Amino acid sequence: MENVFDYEDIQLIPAKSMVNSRSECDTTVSLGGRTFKLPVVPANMQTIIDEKVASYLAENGYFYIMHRFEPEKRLSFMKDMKARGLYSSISVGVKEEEYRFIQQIADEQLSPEYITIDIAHGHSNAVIQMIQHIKEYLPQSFVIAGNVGTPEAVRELEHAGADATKVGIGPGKVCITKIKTGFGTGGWQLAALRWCAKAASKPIIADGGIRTHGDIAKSFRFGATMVMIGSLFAGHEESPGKTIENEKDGMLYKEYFGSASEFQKGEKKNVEGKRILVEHKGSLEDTLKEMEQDLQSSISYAGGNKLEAIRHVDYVVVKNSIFNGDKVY
Ligand SMILES: NC(=O)C1=CN([C@@H]2O[C@H](COP(=O)(O)OP(=O)(O)OC[C@H]3O[C@@H](n4cnc5c(N)ncnc54)[C@H](OP(=O)(O)O)[C@@H]3O)[C@@H](O)[C@H]2O)C=CC1
Ligand SMILES: Nc1nc2c(ncn2[C@@H]2O[C@H](COP(=O)(O)O)[C@@H](O)[C@H]2O)c(=O)[nH]1
Repeated sequence: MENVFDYEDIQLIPAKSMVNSRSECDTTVSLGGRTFKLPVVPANMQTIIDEKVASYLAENGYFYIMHRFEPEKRLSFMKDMKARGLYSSISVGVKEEEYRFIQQIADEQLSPEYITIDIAHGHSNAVIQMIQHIKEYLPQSFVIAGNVGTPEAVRELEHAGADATKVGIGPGKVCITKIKTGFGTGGWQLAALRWCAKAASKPIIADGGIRTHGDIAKSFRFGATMVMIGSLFAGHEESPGKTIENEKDGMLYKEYFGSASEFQKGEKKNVEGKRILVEHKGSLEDTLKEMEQDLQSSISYAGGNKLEAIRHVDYVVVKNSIFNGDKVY
């Protein structure tokens, strides 16, 4: 791969506006037969989403993916969402018990609308077999498979039956995969997204490395249909991470830890994630509104009134930096 770049290395080039107000610009996106207000989904991590946040997002027209780290709660979560007329979107892993879980969901006729297979190295037979298992028992569910970082992986998972793939190995804010293993798309996530999108025939979810709202538009330009974001959603009052007060200045912080961190796993085995504190930043609703306004503005700069306009804008590469603004460790 040559000419790699990341979010901070790209600027999109404005085109003549066709709207009189940014409020005319439509940020909605379709995925799996539903339309959502934004092409954004909070990361399926335990410090980012819980049942309450998931319900809020579903009720208000946003996409969500529930995490898989409290497996005992998943059935009741789906039943509750169904009882309230809301869609279900859950995550699974690839271990033996997850196969039984899929069968159980099918036996109870719960059929969640979205199932995300969430493992670190998604280009694997383990994921291919799980896609096939889900498609056999729950053919109506929309399957998102990941994470991957190459066109070969996107093609193989699509061929196995995935309805969408999730791209991003190691660009996350609390990720240390790039440092511990030397592998991944950290530092060139946006170029990896473009590379994968060229091979994809189904939607791609760009996962990790989003640091500003402008990065959402950039992801869309380089082929994403949806963008998964952790760190920008970690600091809200509704975020499930612990709230921590700094004793010296009284400033409030929220904890944000990696799904492969010692904090998540409860042991120091194959750790590829860390824990950080992010500044408390008010309500989720405010951030979602601001994201919508910023994206409406992006669409207007792209010279259109729908998200699709962003796909066709020109861009320049302005510099390169391997850590995308993050501290190394
Ligand atoms: N997007 C990213 O860059 C990354 C995300 N994560 C997140 O951390 C969480 C935990 O992920 P994960 O450890 O995969 O989940 P699990 O602990 O559930 O592992 C899933 C399965 O995949 C195996 N496995 C894990 N890593 C690899 C690998 N590199 N090569 C081959 N097999 C592997 C595991 O076996 P065994 O443990 O015995 O190897 C296990 O059988 C997930 O939410 C994931 O999304 C983690 C790292 C990177
Ligand atoms: N390498 C690791 N990646 C992780 C871990 N936990 C989550 N993640 C990935 O990060 C994104 C969120 O990225 P952000 O830049 O928006 O904060 C998340 O969706 C996962 O794909 C981990 O422990 N290690």
